Parts: sequence; structure tokens; C-alpha cells
Amino acid sequence: MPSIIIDNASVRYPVFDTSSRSLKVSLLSRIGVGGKQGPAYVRALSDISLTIGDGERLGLVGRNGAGKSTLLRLIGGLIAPSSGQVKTKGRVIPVIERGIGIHPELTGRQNIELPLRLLGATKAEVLAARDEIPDFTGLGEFIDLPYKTYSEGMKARLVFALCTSIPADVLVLDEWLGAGDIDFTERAQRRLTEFLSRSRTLVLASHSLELIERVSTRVAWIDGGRVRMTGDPAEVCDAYRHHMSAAAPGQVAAAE
Ligand SMILES: Nc1ncnc2c1ncn2[C@@H]1O[C@H](COP(=O)(O)OP(=O)(O)OP(=O)(O)O)[C@@H](O)[C@H]1O
Repeated sequence: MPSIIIDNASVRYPVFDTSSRSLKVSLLSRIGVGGKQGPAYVRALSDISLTIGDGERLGLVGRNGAGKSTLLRLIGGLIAPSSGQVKTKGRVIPVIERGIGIHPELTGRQNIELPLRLLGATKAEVLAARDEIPDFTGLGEFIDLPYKTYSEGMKARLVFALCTSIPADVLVLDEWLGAGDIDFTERAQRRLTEFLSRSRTLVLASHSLELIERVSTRVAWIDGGRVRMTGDPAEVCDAYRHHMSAAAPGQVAAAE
């Protein structure tokens, strides 16, 4: 039984109205985005079709701007496709930057209940999370200060703790390990391993091919908003490595 079915899905982001001349407009026209008049769009994903089976661990690789985060947002239900369809089964938890209902004016402690409710947590799950999250994050007295006063690493600790406090049918993970310090990264890895043993399906994007090969049962290489290759983790990662070492250095993906 598939957990996720993506059928011919495309995503385009509106950028702004190109009828006003600006530096941004001329920069975008130089990289081929938008026309001379009217709104401009960046096409982030083009006609993606992917079926992800129940229990599968799909790793996403691809250069900066390839479309990995957009694909994760699509699967996590944070954005809708501009065309095509995305169907998911069960409780999907996106561990992705913002977008899980955190309120910056509220404290860390006050930010436990609402995001978990939005993720579909039961009352009992919220109560248990209120007990264990302050400890796990190691935020100390910061847990009672407004979220907006947190450093990026502190925010990452809270978001990660929230998203891994209730079981998921589908876990959607963006590159998150980099934000914590060594102590937190080690604790987070242990928690993630334990969490993964309870969740069925995983979609993970990372630039760490070592992590991708270790965790995934299948890898998809995203390039220019399309699936360039999908299959065995070692084979796809090798093809991607080979391509990147032959490519011109320092380039990001060209927008369509
Ligand atoms: N909010 C947005 N508004 C406009 N364009 C966007 C937005 N988010 C992403 N894009 C564009 O969509 C394309 C895909 O971006 P995306 O963030 O999905 O790539 P990525 O593979 O996750 O890159 P990275 O590895 O750098 O995180 C890029 O051309 C990017 O500029």
C-alpha cells in the first residue's frame, strides 16, 4: 500500500509583478524567469510523479535550488500543487523550518500545545509532550522566554523536539541536523533513531550523502524541478557525485 502518491505535480511560486522595473526584475530576466509584463513565477517543480510505499525511506538529493524543499513542503501539506495531485495516508509530520504553527510572541513552553494540536496530537499526547519536551530541548530558563528571543539553534531544538514527540505515519525531514551544537546533535540522532523505529514512512532531504545512504531504502535525485533518477541509494548517490564532480563549480540550479 503506498503512503504517498504524487501524480504529475508541478509547483510554481509567484515572485512579484514584473511591470515595475527593478534590479530584481532585470536579474530574474537574466536567469530566464518571467516575462516583460505581469506577475513572474519561479517554476520549482515540473510534472513530478512518485509513489512512496508504506515503510519506505526515501532520500532526496540534488544541488541548491533543485526543488527538494519544495517537494518536502508539498508532501508535508504546507503548499498545494499548482497542477497535478498529491495524496498522503495517515498522520504526516513535516519537520521543516517554519510552518508548524509556532507563535513567536509565546514562550517555548506555551508553544508546545498549539503546534502539536495542528499536527493532530491527542490530549494525552499533548500532556506527555509538555512533560518531556522542556527537558529534552535543554533550553533551561529559555523555555519560559518568548520564542522570538531564541537563536536559530534554540529554535531548531524546539521544533525538532515537537515534531518527534508524537508518532507519525509519514515523517518529512529537511536538512535539520546542522542547526544544533554537538551535544544536541548527538541527542537528536538518538531520538531520531528511536522515532524512526515507531514511524513508518520517511522522506528526507539532505546534502550529506553519507546520511542519505545510511538512512534511505531508495533515493531520488532532484534536478531542475524534475526527478532525474530514482533507485538504489548507492547507485543514485554515485551518479549524483559523479555528475557534481564533473559540473562547473559554484553553480546553483538554474530557475525555469
Ligand atoms: N518562497 C519562494 N518564493 C519564490 N521562489 C522560491 C521560493 N522557495 C523556493 N523558491 C525557488 O524554487 C526553486 C526550488 O527551491 P527549493 O528550496 O525547493 O530547492 P532545494 O533543492 O531545497 O535547495 P537547497 O538545497 O538550496 O535547500 C529555486 O529556484 C528557488 O529559488
